[in-house]
Amino acid sequence: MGLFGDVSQTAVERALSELRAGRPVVIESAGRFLMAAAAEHASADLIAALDRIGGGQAMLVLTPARLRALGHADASAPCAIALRPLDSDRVSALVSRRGEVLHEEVRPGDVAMATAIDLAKLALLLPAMLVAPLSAESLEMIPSVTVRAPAVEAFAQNRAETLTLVSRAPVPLLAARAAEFVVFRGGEGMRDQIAVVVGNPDPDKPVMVRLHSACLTGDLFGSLRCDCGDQLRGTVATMAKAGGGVLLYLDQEGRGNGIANKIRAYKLQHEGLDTYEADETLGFDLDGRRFEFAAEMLRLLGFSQVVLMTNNPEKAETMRRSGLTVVDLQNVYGRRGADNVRYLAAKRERAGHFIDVEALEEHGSAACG
Ligand SMILES: Nc1nc2c(ncn2[C@@H]2O[C@H](COP(=O)(O)OP(=O)(O)OP(=O)(O)O)[C@@H](O)[C@H]2O)c(=O)[nH]1
Ligand SMILES: [Zn+2]
Repeated sequence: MGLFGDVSQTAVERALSELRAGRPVVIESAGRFLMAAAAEHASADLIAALDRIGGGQAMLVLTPARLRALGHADASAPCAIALRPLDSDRVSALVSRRGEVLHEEVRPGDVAMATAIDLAKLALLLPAMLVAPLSAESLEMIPSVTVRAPAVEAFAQNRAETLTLVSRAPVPLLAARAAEFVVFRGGEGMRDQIAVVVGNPDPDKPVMVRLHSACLTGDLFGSLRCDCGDQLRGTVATMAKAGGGVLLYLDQEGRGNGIANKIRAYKLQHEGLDTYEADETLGFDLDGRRFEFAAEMLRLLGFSQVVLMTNNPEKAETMRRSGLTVVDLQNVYGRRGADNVRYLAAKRERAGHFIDVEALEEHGSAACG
């Protein structure tokens, strides 16, 4: 450990920045090496270079969800697609275009390929990777970061355990004059996660809690595609009226897929898909978010009994699994309108959220509670 921390974990952090910058990294699994680059950066030059280094064996790794979208229904783990001829337009079509059909050869993926997909997701890129096998001799000539497959798994698991409280200060809000922002840092990506403590909640009693995944479009700009902005302001106001509560503002934009992928998904929704179909077309699972670190934030703040303000059963389940007592659940509704009614219906039908779409108010005043 020492000054430079756990080097295998540091390598994962470096690999994520390399991939975001469009550069390849090397993945080691059981003594074998795989060179991997984000498919969304696949230029003709990058593909040709990978193929050359990999002795003519460049492949595209896709997730089961993306393979299904391409008409290949039976994969349960990431698979490799042989890239012959090497064609960057074909790669971008295979990675994210709608209505595309796969006619290339599909081979089962291995651990290193699954790790490549995990890295793409952690880097908030499209979950599709260009890969090529690398011999130990060529490895020495390549100046790229090498990560070990188990280190990537450990990196993703670490998220709840490494949180530290870094700063806190009162910030009066329009809906709650007595509010304090508490910033935690750590976990996956060492991101900053925010707890807004409203009023003076008593740690010995159940406290109202909202776990809110960041939504730039809805929270800040009042996008009509979702109900996030209403839920955010509505829950803070409800907590202020009730004398106290805690809102966790989680850095999980786009259900954890990142803003770029959310806007890609919005383009597909503009073309007629629902919110989950759009994510799946891009190769994501229904919802990849984890909430364990949110439970840890509550524990660090001294709370153990919660009244959870959510329609999402997974949030309640994770709080319980993490050792908190969920005393009660309160539904959180925003406004219903022509632009978000399909979003709300999809959440209810596909993800089992408790939403009574008919009971929601039409555009106008926001309902909450
Ligand atoms: N990937 C993706 N994310 C979306 C899409 N539409 C909305 N989101 C994100 O979905 C998340 C909404 O999360 P939350 O506000 O925590 O709500 P929830 O999990 O639906 O559950 P509630 O607690 O009932 O509100 C935010 O991160 C949004 O940015 C979409 O089409 N694709
Ligand atoms: Zn939203």
